[in-house]
Order: sequence, then structure tokens, then C-alpha cells
Amino acid sequence: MPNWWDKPAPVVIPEGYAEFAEQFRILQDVMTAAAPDADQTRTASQLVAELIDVLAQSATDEWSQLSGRLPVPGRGQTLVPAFHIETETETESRGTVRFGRQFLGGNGAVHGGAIPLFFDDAFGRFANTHDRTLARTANLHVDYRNVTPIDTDLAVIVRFDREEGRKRYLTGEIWNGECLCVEASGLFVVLKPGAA
Ligand SMILES: CCCCCCCCCCCC(=O)SCCNC(=O)CCNC(=O)[C@H](O)C(C)(C)COP(=O)(O)OP(=O)(O)OC[C@H]1O[C@@H](n2cnc3c(N)ncnc32)[C@H](O)[C@@H]1OP(=O)(O)O
Repeated sequence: MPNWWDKPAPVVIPEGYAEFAEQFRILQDVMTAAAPDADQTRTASQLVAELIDVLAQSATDEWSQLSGRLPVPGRGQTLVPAFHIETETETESRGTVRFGRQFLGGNGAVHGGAIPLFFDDAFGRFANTHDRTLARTANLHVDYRNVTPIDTDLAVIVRFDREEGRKRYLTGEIWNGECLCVEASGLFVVLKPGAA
């Protein structure tokens, strides 16, 4: 059995699958924003039951699934807010994120738990690419400087700050225009040989 850090094998992505994954994100946003009546609830529930039946027909193991392995922003991992990378060097990645309605905490603000989720994924990807050996999150620190609004295109900076032995230090920010919403930092530790 392969280890989770093995480079993803080339995956054949069926035509339309990336669009389907994007639709799935939209479904979660629309579901969160909806207040259906009983008829609409019954119809939606039947359609979701059909969807579950269709997808369950191709259930597979971790190493063969498509979710999380697509060469598109968000990798088709629909739990994680997609990081749209615009520029990247070995030490800095810049782009945008838009937290949809599904990530609402309250009063138009992004849920406080969605932000570390976003940074764990963005840091994790950066800590494990550019020919770097595999590292796992040891810690993650988030400072909520200002409210992060949902349904807004936000600027993101992720930096690979430094490496000390097996320890990799990353930092990041989320900006709403000139307003600093979040500062984050993370420690990633390179796995010992044979560690899983
Ligand atoms: C193409 C790809 C796309 C892929 C895209 C993928 C994107 C998603 C990526 C998501 C990434 C994740 O969420 S990973 C999942 C979440 N993380 C985990 O489950 C990790 C669970 N924890 C562990 O497995 C372990 O604790 C490790 C591996 C983190 C560290 O254990 P270890 O290897 O035994 O390390 P150890 O010898 O104890 O420590 C090494 C050094 O690190 C320090 N250290 C260790 N832990 C900590 C800590 N929490 N806080 C401070 N410092 C720490 C030690 O003091 C020591 O410093 P010194 O004495 O040397 O100075």
C-alpha cells in the first residue's frame, strides 16, 4: 500500500469532473443560504438521495479517489476554501480566497474554524511542494485581526519563512483590500524515515 505522502499518481480526471466538484461547492453554499418549504425540502432530499446513490457506485479507497487530487484551485477538496494562486516562487505564494456562504460564522463573518482549515491546507501544500520532503503540521497559530467577510474576494500571502533542521516555518495573511483580517503561522516537521 502506498504512503499518503507519495506523489499523487497521474490520475485520469473524467471529463466534467472538475466542474462537478465546483458545482458541489456551490451546492453547499446554496444549501446554507436556503430556507426551503416542506415541498422544496422533500424534492431536494430526493435529489440528494439520488446523488448519493450515483456516487456510492464508484466508492474507492484513499489512493484512488479524485477529490483532493485535481490540478485546479482547491484540488476538488470541497471541504476546504479554494486558494486561487496567482504568483508563486519557492518562498512566497500570492493569490485570493473567497469564503462562500457555507463558511458563515455569523453576522457576515467567516467562521473562525474555517480560517485555520484554509491555512493548514495552504501551508501544507507549500511545505510539501517545490521538491521538499514530506512534512506534517506540528502547530498552527491564527490571529484574527479584523472580521473576515464571506462572499468577498480576499488577498492571500503565504510565505515559507525558514527551515531549521526538520522544522519548517510558514506564515500567512489574509487581506480585505487595505484591511488585515488574519495573520497565521505554522510549524511543519519533516517526518522521520519510516514515519507515517
Ligand atoms: C503534492 C502535495 C500536495 C499535498 C497538499 C496537501 C495539503 C494538506 C496538508 C495538510 C497537512 C496536515 O494537516 S498534516 C495532519 C495534521 N498533523 C498531524 O497529524 C501531525 C501529528 N503529529 C505528528 O505526527 C508528530 O508530532 C510530528 C511529525 C509533527 C513531530 O513528531 P516527530 O517527528 O517525532 O518530531 P520530534 O522529534 O518530536 O520533534 C522534532 C522537532 O520539532 C519540534 N516540535 C515537534 N512538535 C512540535 C510542536 N507541536 N510545537 C513546537 N515544536 C514542535 C521538536 O521540539 C523538535 O525540535 P528540535 O528539538 O529539533 O529543535
